[in-house]
Amino acid sequence: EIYLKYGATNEGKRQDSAMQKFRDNRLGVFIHWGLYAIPGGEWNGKVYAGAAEWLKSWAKVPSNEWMQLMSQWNPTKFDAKKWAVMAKEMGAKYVKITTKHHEGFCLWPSKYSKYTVASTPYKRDLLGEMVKAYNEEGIDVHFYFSVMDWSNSDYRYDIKSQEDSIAFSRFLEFTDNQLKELAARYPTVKDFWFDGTWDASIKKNGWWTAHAEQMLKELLPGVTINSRLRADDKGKRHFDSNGRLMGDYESGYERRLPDPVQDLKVTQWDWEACMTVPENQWGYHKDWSLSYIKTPFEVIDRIVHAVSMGGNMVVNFGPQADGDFRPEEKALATAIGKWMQCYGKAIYACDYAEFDKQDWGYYTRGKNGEVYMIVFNQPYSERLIVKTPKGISIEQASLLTTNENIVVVETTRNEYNVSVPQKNPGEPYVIQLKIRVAEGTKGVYKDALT
Ligand SMILES: COc1ccc([C@@H]2N[C@@H](C)[C@@H](O)[C@H]2O)cc1
Repeated sequence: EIYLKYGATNEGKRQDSAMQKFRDNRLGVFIHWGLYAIPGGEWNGKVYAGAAEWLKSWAKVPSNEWMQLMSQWNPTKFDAKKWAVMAKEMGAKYVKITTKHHEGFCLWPSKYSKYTVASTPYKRDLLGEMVKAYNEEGIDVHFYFSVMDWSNSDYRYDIKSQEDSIAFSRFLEFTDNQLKELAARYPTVKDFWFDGTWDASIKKNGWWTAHAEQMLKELLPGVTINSRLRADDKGKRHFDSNGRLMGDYESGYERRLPDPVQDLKVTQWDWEACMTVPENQWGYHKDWSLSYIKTPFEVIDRIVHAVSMGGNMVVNFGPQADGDFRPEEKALATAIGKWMQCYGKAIYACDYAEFDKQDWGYYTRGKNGEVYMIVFNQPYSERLIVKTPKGISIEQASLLTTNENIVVVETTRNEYNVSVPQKNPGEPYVIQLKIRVAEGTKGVYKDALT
């Protein structure tokens, strides 16, 4: 054990109602919206294939030139209610909104910066309208906040001099002011997802990351904070120098997922993954033909994969500069929503089932001990192999959507052949298992109803 002043503040998963809601939500929407949506990946006639929200960096645009985009910020098609209904129809239970991305442009009229919506032709408080509209649809709002701020001359990538140190403490005070302002203006916010925290300057100021977490938790009781904010006394990030998770959930799975066999360690803590629909575009990019665009089933596979390992998944959308969404994103939201309508019972408020992963798909476990098989790859054998943990047996199986009884044959101890449905559903489908727990069985099942 290393003594740490700025290490992890709690041991194990938070069990309060706010964290339980975070966990039960399972499916979120990421909204990446900022000045970068205006050029959409193109600068001075050149289209850059890299992430569109990083165009300022790829095209080496000086900050004062980049911020002139503010004079073109006029999302006349923006309609917060339409955005909220789209998320609702997709079956998303929460939304993570970029309050300020690396570029430094604020979607709220911050009084600590001149780079905000207030100084654009479209003066309205976009963040405020979004918070209200999403909350009215029963959708929780989370704030993405980039600590790294390319528009602020006090930002430092590293601290190499007294001057750096003085400038950076001014910058941290500016950041505290913006965070307090966000908490005061939008008190229904449920989470802060920090990004832009990988630089040496932050790692050398682990104290500040602990302070920011504590400050927000005092201002907004129950609020959740991601591990990516945090650096400990020694600059160690996400997990402190004693290997303990900092923040309330691990937030390292960005455009990647833990392996369902090798990485089962993640089931010991809360975690949230986030993903893009193209290979790597968070902000709006005008040319999606440059990238592979995931199909709805490929997105749903990732959502289910995350939940099957006790995590959340946030699917990213990059609204256009005019405030509308591209047709492909609208179609995707609709397709996901249609699937969630039928099968959401195996996703929302579900968790890791502790069954060994099989080739046909993923397991999740519901609050009443029921186990779901989410089948993505139906075998020609028409038998879905299920190996149950010690002390667990299968009593009955049925197709979730129709309650059609599914034949289960025990092939050896703790091993079964579960039949496929008589009529091929033609889409990823769910079989619900009723399991029996033998007396004295260890693990999560001891409290399961049989
Ligand atoms: C240095 O690599 C990256 C990659 C992505 C990011 C940002 N995190 C994602 C959630 C997006 O906001 C992306 O711009 C930052 C740095």
